[in-house]
Amino acid sequence: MAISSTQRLPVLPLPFPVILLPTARLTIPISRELAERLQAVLHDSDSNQPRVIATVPVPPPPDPSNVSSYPPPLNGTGPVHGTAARIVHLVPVRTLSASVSPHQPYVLSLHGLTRIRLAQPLDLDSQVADSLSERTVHHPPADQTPSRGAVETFKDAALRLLDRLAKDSVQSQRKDDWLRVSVMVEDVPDHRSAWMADVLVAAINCAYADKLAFLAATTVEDRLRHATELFVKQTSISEVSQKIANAVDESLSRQQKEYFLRQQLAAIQRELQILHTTNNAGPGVPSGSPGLKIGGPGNEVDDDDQADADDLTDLKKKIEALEAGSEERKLGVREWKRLKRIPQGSVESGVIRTYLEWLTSLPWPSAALSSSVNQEIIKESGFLAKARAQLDADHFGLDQIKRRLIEYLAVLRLRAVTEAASQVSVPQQPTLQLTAASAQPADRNCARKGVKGPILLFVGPPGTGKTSLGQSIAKALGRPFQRISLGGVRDEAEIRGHRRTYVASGPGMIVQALRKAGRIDPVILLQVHYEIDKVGQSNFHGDPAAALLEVLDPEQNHAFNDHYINVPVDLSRVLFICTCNALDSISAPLLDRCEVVELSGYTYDEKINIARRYLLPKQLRANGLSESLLALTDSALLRIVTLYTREAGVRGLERALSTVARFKAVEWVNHLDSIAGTEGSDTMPKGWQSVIKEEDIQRILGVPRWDGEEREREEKIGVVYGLVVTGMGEGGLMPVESTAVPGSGHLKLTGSLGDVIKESGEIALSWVKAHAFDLGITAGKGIDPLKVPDPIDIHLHLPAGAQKKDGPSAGVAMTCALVSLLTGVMAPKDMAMTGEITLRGRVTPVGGIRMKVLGAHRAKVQKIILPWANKREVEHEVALEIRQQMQFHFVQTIDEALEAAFGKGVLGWKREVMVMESRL
Ligand SMILES: Nc1ncnc2c1ncn2[C@@H]1O[C@H](COP(=O)(O)OP(=O)(O)OP(=O)(O)O)[C@@H](O)[C@H]1O
Repeated sequence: MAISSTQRLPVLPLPFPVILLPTARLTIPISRELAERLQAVLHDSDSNQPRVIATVPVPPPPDPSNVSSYPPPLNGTGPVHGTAARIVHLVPVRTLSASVSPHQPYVLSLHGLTRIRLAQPLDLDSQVADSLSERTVHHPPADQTPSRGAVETFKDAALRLLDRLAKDSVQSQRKDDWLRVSVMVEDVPDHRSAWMADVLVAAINCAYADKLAFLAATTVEDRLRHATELFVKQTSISEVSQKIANAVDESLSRQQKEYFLRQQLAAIQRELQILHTTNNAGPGVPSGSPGLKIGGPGNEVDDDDQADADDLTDLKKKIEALEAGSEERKLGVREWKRLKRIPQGSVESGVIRTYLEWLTSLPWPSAALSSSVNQEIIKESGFLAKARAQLDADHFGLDQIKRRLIEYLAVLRLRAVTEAASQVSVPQQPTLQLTAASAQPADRNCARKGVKGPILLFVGPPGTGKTSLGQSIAKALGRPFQRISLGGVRDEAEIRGHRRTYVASGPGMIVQALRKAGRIDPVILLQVHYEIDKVGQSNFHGDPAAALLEVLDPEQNHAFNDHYINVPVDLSRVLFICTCNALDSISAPLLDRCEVVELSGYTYDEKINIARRYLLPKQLRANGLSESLLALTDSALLRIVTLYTREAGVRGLERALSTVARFKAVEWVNHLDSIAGTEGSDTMPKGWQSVIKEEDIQRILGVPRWDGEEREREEKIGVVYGLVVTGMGEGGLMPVESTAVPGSGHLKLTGSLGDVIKESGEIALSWVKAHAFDLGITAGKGIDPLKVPDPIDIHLHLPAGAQKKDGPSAGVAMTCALVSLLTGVMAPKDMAMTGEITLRGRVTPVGGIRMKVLGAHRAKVQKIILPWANKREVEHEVALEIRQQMQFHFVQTIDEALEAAFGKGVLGWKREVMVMESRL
């Protein structure tokens, strides 16, 4: 049977929504008045006993619009259920903060003990007055053990709720707390389960009304049932809200997410932009006003900004000006968009801008090109005559070459005319009607077809006018002229450009030249120097020679691929002219694509003419003199040409003339100063020597460089002079020296000789050995002149030892040197020779005859021995005046060469042998 007890306790009404459940703790702020009454209560009570009061929650008056929000007080008048509570603290609030009300300066802390029931319902109207008035309260009977079923149902509901709460907890500490409580619930004995229900209900968040109803449940069964209902309800609320959260999450569709992300991205970009413009603009410029010009003209920071903005606008315009639908435009637009996305001032932005500047400043083919100026010039009726006049105006002599160039230009003109005709006829063919969209590429192809032609290759020694001929052609065609020197090019990228991934990348030489020219059809002169082909073969940086081939090949160059530009560049309209000093510097595939035009060098006469008509006037202009102030006699010019310069071209001559002009300029200035103020100083002053004579030259140019070279040439046993063409394409003399040393019949060859020239030496020696008796070297047939009478070695040397030499043309000279050595007969020092020999004693033709003859002439050689087969070349290519000044011996056999070299009958020839041989 339940035990109930009655007691008188001070009753503290708790205003809505405060409620204190048994086992729970409550801390609330209270008024000073209430605090004082509580202190009075505490004062009255037995100090050994904890002071207990009754707390009664007072629900708000029911809302007429929501009648179900709170259950009405059980007895229909006022609240009767409450909790007996121990006063834990009653303290004044010491620190005043915003959360502390001045009307409630005390804090009361209570610990809920047991349920109570008021004997009389609390009168709600007089509750303030009744505060802490003592009333009779009933304690419900002590806890009994509830039924097993009720306990299990309670535990199930409690565990489910705790599990849910643990799952929903974000903080791991809280999660752990809930799990620990679960363990306690599992372990709690049945008779303590009602107490556990109090603990749990006090701990969870649930509605005020539910807590009130739970407080009113006095029996244990009732409490468990109420708690179970409450837990189930809370669990389902939690589950439902979780489900809703998930559902909301899912319902945030991909587009919405994308939308949000885009919004965020845009916001980030805006922020970055503002940040950047703030940084760039400096403190004086409001952020968010990029490029806005404020302040006067002295505001350099803004000027820069403005210039930058203008540059960008220019760039954009240039991109827009690129032909619609073209590759270059597509790439330009793509890069422009990238540029806009990247923050300005970044490295990447600079790289893209540089690229776009290159891309837009290159000349690209357009449909309008077919009517461009050059096409018109070449189609004009007097074009060839004008071109000829241009070539004549710029160059002296070179008749054959000019004729060849005129032929070349005539072919170009014919092609241009034919091309124009075929283009006109295109629209008349119904099958070729094109839409506007596809017209562009077709036009480009069409324009490309007509301009293919052979590539001119000017070969000749330095200073012979190769470059200036190219310039004249460009002038005649009315096209810009560009020169590219390929000397020292080791890397393909120099021709083809570096990829943009490479630091400090840029386009190659060809694209650079095209940009400088500003048109797609310039004349480009490629100077292929001697070194290039030696190193131009494949190396680890790619093959420059292969890139060059692609540039020059008409089949490929309409879509030349520059690694930097990365859009096919049309080079098919470019007129390429190559120049080199010697043909052996050109690789075979390149040579195959070229049409060779040889410039071999000038005679003294030609040089004097060039000097008088072209070089001197040029130097006078360059040095601020006039013709009336400086003139050179023919003999003075000849002296310069012969003693101060010894070259195939005229570059050294031009330099010498420039020295003369400068010398005279100084004299002229001094002269003017000396007669300053005297009459006639503005016209030709008295006493001025304008003409430079032969004897003045040494005073101006110093000691002649080449004077005495002839005197140094020796007439010596075992020495003859051969003719060579140097790597620079110049002809000249080369001594072939031989000497006999004690030895065992060997031949020693020195002077950086190649295999072919070494073989020539061996052939020469074999021939001499074989004919030693006939030549009177040995006393009988079959005797080795290197063993009898004394064993000797022969040393053959070709100075200068550091220069590489090769080729078969020294055969005749080597034979003559050996014959001279072994017979003791000397060859005259004003004689030079060239020619390849065979073992049977034939003399076969060699190359570079004109250059060799001119070189010999410059070296003041009087007699020259040449292969018979080269006779026609000499007659056609060597100027008559030179031929008249020299004595030519054209030989078919070595015998004839020896006779020409040493004189008829000088050697001990056996006539019969010669007759026999000539029959061979
Ligand atoms: N026949 C000529 N008439 C007038 N001037 C000439 C003639 N030949 C050469 N020149 C002048 O000689 C100078 C050098 O000529 P250019 O530069 O064309 O030589 P190059 O053959 O190209 O030499 P390199 O092989 O070294 O490049 C130029 O001033 C050129 O005008």
